Amino acid sequence: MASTYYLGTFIQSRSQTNLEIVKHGTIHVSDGIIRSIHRVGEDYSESDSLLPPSQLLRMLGYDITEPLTIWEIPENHFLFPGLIDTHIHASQYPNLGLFGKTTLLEWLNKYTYPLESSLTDPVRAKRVYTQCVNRSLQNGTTTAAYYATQSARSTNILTDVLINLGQRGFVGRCAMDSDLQPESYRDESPKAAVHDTKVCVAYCKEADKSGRVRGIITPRFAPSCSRDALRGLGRLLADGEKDGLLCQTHISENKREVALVKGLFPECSSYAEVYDTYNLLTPRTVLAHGVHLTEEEVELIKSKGSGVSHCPTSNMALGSGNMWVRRLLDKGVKVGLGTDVSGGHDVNVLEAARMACFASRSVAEGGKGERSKISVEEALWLATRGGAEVLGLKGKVGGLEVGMVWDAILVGLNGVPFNLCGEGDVNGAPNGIHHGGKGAKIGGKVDIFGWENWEEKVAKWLYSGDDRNIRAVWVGGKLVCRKM
Ligand SMILES: Nc1nc2[nH]cnc2c(=O)[nH]1
Ligand SMILES: [Zn+2]
Repeated sequence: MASTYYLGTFIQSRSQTNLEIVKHGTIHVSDGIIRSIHRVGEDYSESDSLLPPSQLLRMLGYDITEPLTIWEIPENHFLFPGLIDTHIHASQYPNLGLFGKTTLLEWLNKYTYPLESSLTDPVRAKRVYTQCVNRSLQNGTTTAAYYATQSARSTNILTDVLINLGQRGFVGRCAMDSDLQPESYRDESPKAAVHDTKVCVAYCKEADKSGRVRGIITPRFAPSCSRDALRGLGRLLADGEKDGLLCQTHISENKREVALVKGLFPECSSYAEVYDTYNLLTPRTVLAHGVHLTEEEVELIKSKGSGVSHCPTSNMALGSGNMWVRRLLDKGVKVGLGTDVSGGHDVNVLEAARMACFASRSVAEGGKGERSKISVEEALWLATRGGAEVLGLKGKVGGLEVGMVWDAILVGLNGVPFNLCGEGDVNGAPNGIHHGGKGAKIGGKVDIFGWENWEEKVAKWLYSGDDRNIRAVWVGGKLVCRKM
């Protein structure tokens, strides 16, 4: 069994508020699974960590006569669990940044439906999906819950792309049969809406026997579905319980949308109750946005065990409002982060994480109080462990623990050389002597001067990091993206 050993710094969320920083550690991975982890202080000493890698591994009891690969993590670099995007529309990727001054309902009609419907062209679909998934991987996303389009053929192309590029993911065909949808872009009947959903879920199951890429039931949102379609999709979700089949949809993103749902489903007392009526609120359901949920709806969602995908980048771009995340977390509702491309303008989950911090500050200052603020530790927990819970992958991905899958990223920060000032060194070293060589020059905007502690380095990464800081990405133990 081929083994890989990672030696150096690793960081992960241990709990919502506790970020574990292990300056010297070793992680042993084989067959894509984390087999053991050692930490300086627990299993060996600081001075042992200076031993040559093979000697250190032997000291820790590993049989290093077997075939093995060793990754030594350089200075100012660290391993981190892969980021998890709980809500992204691959089909909208070309529209990043294109939303003008529109809000949700106008944006859907003006920008979104025309682009999505154009992906019935398979060549165009493959090009768009490949670019989107590639960018997502380059930004360190190892798992993503995708919406494709209404077309089953186009949706299955996204499945193929995910399988080929190696990301873990869920692929949803947008079920949308309501006559509120444009005539040229909707399912022709409730029956077709359910049938085509079934076809896409089955396609994933057949195409990827490993289960890394899975289908997901996707009623686009209540206004785009008839009652019969919602009922049929609810049945499909119940039938899929034994396979752990998930469902994703949008909820209470925008005030006009909430009013629309009230008018369309007057028999239901709330938006969440619409989904509950059709058995779509389950522990396997991912609800995107939830900006305008009432107390009763939060209670209902909690009681059904559904999760919420918080999409602050999108909420800001489309002027949907700021979600009160703390209320959900305090109630014990599962919460993860979504980029909601292209409502959100960036495929980077780190952008969603920092926006979650900023949005929470607005919520706090808007009257909900200091406790509403989301910390760096919490934002990174939402981006990893929180997302894993929402997508039913708790204990499998989102952390670095024995038995978990090796879905991880290598983050590199830029060490600022000492001799940048031209005329001698700021620290008094003579001209021409380069002391900064140990910190590899990797580009990006996160400049490390050397006096920062690790908590500060992580905060600088969260607030200024981008794809240039993602040096390598592994999914299921496989290196799927490498920039070093
Ligand atoms: N943000 C967002 N909200 C939606 N509600 C229904 N469809 C969509 C969509 O594509 N994006
Ligand atoms: Zn969305």
